[in-house]
Amino acid sequence: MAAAIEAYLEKHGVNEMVQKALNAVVKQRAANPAAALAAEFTKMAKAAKQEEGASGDTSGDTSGDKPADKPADKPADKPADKPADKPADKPADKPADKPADKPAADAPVVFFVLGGPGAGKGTQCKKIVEEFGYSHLSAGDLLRAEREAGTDQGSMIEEYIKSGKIVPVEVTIKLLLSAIEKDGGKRFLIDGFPRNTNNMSGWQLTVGTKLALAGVLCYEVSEDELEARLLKRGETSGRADDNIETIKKRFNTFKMETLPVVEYYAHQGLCTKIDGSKSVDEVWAATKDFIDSKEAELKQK
Ligand SMILES: Nc1ncnc2c1ncn2[C@@H]1O[C@H](COP(=O)(O)OP(=O)(O)OP(=O)(O)O)[C@@H](O)[C@H]1O
Ligand SMILES: O=c1ccn([C@@H]2O[C@H](COP(=O)(O)O)[C@@H](O)[C@H]2O)c(=O)[nH]1
Repeated sequence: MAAAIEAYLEKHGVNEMVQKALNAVVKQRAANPAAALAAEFTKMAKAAKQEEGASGDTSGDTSGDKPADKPADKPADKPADKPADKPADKPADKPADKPADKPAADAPVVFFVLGGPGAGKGTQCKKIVEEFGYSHLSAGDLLRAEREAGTDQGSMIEEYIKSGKIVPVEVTIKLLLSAIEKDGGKRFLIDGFPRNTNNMSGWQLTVGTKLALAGVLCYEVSEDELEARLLKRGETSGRADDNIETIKKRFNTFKMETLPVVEYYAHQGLCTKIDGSKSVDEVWAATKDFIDSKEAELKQK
């Protein structure tokens, strides 16, 4: 099935694939958008397989030297989604110079860390940093720091954060890339990004193969538990979004925009889902296993 999805991506590009699936899910008014999206991806992969059989096209064959997670080459000609009513959420900056097929062996390695608001991403990243010495970049922290600059961009970021919406991708990517460059490390945890398909395509266009995506961690926790954690955190965090009104909006954004990204990576075989509702230590045991196995894989390359 992965080969069929890759064949589909090869022909249509990631934006079109995700957008088509999202449109179908919205039309269905699905009660469980993530499950409906997964079903759509499966349907598309089957159709691609049939198409491939009919045309004798072998582009879906992953046995060659192309990586299974190779993102679409086709640039996103329009943003896949438009979460904000305000500034245009267009892909960031300039595309990477003519992308190579895959990252160089010594390219810095990136892990995306996803999960609902309050799922424990920051808590677990801190532990990975302590144990493995990775560099941790929280997209939310970078945006909050930028907001403090007191510029026009700062007030725009504040509005997005307060309303639980996703800041235009070019802003976030610029902050992430400048932090990566400044850090100069070889292993990065990118916490809370990509949050929607537009973030994904913006990253793809900008980063290309300069960095190697080694995996995606996703912490799964029920909304009731998340809400309790965030309200508790809100007693001391001083965060503008740890209040019940914004929390509900953040949940909605997560379900409608971020879960499709998680499902996309899951279909690419890149995403490891971890039960984040257990104790911090239990979640850490699963997280550590994940990083240990990725490190073993990376050593063999
Ligand atoms: N496994 C856990 N069990 C109980 N509480 C937890 C667990 N992991 C984290 N917490 C607590 O839940 C709150 C949210 O955790 P954390 O800040 O790590 O989440 P996050 O996913 O980074 O959140 P956000 O996306 O909002 O930045 C914190 O107060 C943290 O101490
Ligand atoms: O890639 C990103 C990351 C974050 N945001 C905005 O920031 C808040 C808080 O993010 P946390 O990860 O919970 O710290 C989030 O609700 C978004 O408004 C973003 O736009 N893009």
